[in-house]
Amino acid sequence: MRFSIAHLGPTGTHTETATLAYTQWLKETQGQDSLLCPYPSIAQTLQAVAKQEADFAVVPVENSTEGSVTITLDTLWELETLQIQKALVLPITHSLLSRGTKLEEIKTVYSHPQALAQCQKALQKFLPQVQLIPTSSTVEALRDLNQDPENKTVGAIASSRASQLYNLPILIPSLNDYPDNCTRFWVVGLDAATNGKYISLGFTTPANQPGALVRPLSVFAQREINLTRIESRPTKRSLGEYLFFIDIEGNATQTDVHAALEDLPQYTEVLKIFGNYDVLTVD
Ligand SMILES: O=C(O)C(=O)Cc1ccccc1
Repeated sequence: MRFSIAHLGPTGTHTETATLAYTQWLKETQGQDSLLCPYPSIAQTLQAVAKQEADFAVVPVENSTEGSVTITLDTLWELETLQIQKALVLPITHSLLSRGTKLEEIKTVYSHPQALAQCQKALQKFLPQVQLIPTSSTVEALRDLNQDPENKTVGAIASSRASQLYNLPILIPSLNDYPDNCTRFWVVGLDAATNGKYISLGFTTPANQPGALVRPLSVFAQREINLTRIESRPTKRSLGEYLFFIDIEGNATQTDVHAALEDLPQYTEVLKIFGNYDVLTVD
């Protein structure tokens, strides 16, 4: 049976590129076939898994230039049942696509907010006067370019793969501010992943008082368990109240990691373990 895998669409997004890398890995390592299912938003791809419309979703989580994709963290926290199966790390190159041939002609540039943010210095340098318009994905940004082929004043930031798929010229091939720009994606499903080297979890603390955060963190520090990431998000209940997402290195079958996870609930209010998974790095 084929796996159905939800991702941010339409076809040609960076998330679809990550999904294709995952489906290739599934085919090579498990002989597993997959079907890609594009959705209009990141939240909807995650909801598709929660509603069992799709077996998995691939979602961007964090970028090396711009940081967290907050909608992914917030939706994962809200939907009770989702589990991380794997992380994928991909290099991301952004190009400026346009039918215009001169930078001076460009008046408007469309793209996903993550892409606009990852290119902000370059946009300031090469296109300081343009109007920047956020879209739901880098491929949605191509809509204007396609609707009016005569219009040479619009540009979009998207991948070189999107340029090929939609037959749109590249005006600037590598627009990202940092050459090593990369994004971490999560593959999310309903089964708990248990046999990887990383654990992601989220928690709220019982009270806003001195030591409220240090206590849950020291559960890991005392046992020399490495924390690879920490991120806070507002609980949305009241200003100044946060939830914390952390990633640690280890497997829950290791005695020290097991003991740390046993200790943790004493120092947290709500605790969610999102999975114990591996990372696939894609070139
Ligand atoms: O819009 C896309 O192509 C996406 O997949 C979202 C995104 C945007 C920029 C970097 C990584 C993912």
